[in-house]
Amino acid sequence: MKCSVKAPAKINLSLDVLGKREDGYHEVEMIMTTVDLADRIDLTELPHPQITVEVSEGYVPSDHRNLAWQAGHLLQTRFGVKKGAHIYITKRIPVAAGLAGGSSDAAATLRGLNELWGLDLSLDELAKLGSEIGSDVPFCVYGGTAIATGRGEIIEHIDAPPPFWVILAKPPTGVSTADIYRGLQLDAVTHPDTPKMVEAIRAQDFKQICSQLHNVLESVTLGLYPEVANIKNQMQKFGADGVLMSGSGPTVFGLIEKESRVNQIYNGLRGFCEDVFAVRVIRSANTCLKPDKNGIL
Ligand SMILES: C[C@@](CO)(OP(=O)(O)O)[C@H](O)COP(=O)(O)OP(=O)(O)OC[C@H]1O[C@@H](n2ccc(N)nc2=O)[C@H](O)[C@@H]1O
Ligand SMILES: Nc1ncnc2c1ncn2[C@@H]1O[C@H](COP(=O)(O)OP(=O)(O)O)[C@@H](O)[C@H]1O
Repeated sequence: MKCSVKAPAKINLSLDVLGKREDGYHEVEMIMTTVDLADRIDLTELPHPQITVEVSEGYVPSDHRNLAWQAGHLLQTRFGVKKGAHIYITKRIPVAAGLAGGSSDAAATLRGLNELWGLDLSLDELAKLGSEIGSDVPFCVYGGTAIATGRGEIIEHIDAPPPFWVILAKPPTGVSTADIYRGLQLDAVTHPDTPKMVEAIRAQDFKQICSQLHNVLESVTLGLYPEVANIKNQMQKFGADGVLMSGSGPTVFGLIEKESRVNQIYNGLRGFCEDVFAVRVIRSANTCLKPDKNGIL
């Protein structure tokens, strides 16, 4: 049996850090939404209890460090699954970019293996398991748009924002999420107005969404990597309606209402940045796709 699953990237429309927790993590309040830049996960059932991983990009680990491997191993051990799986990951989401590529691969693997191994777990159960792998995995299990609190694992679904274009631009810099959280000076932070952003999304008010974009981790990353500030400036200069860094960075996203402006901004950024994508917001996580009798998805 085979199954293929899409693993979409996320952006943080708003990211607040409320305090430091005793477990070393930070208490957050984030508004997250999925965009249609996705990795593809191809799962093949194996008759013996082994998890193997292959990745299209050689620099991503294909052993126990891969979050998709961890997802498979977690399901296997927790539910005594006697079968195994080969996980092939076609990477399209830039790595260590603030777009939750690894977390989404883990979430898609949980959804796909749940179906392939006939475990019949609910999305809520998968999200709970996912929180053992990483803070962003529960959100990625559901997809859509949500407020994430706790260390990111408590998910409250909200309306999708109105349709708009999102341009993602990532400089050739890998960022360590732990380093960025560590560099945050909580007493010097200006907090976003999260209820205002939620209200703007509910009212489908694009202008208000753009004016409420705020990420408290941005100043830490911008201080360490001036190239991120440079991309922000360029994105603004080329005419994006709203601009913000996603997660711990270094990817910067621009929100654009008018389709006619997308090409111009995309081409302008491509002039000095290799990783640029023009995408749209998507409304929910993809479920497992089954091949037809000819093996075609
Ligand atoms: C910043 C965010 C925003 O969505 O995304 P990315 O930039 O990674 O995409 C997330 O909070 C990242 O979530 P995730 O990447 O799953 O983090 P984890 O693997 O759980 O943790 C990595 C490290 O980040 C720090 N960490 C993470 C989450 C949190 N609420 N507080 C923290 O202090 C901890 O030092 C932890 O060891
Ligand atoms: N399936 C995976 N895809 C990408 N990176 C992975 C994966 N599994 C583990 N990793 C590791 O996780 C780290 C963070 O990657 P990623 O999830 O892309 O970043 P971010 O959390 O910033 O969105 C990378 O350094 C990478 O080595």
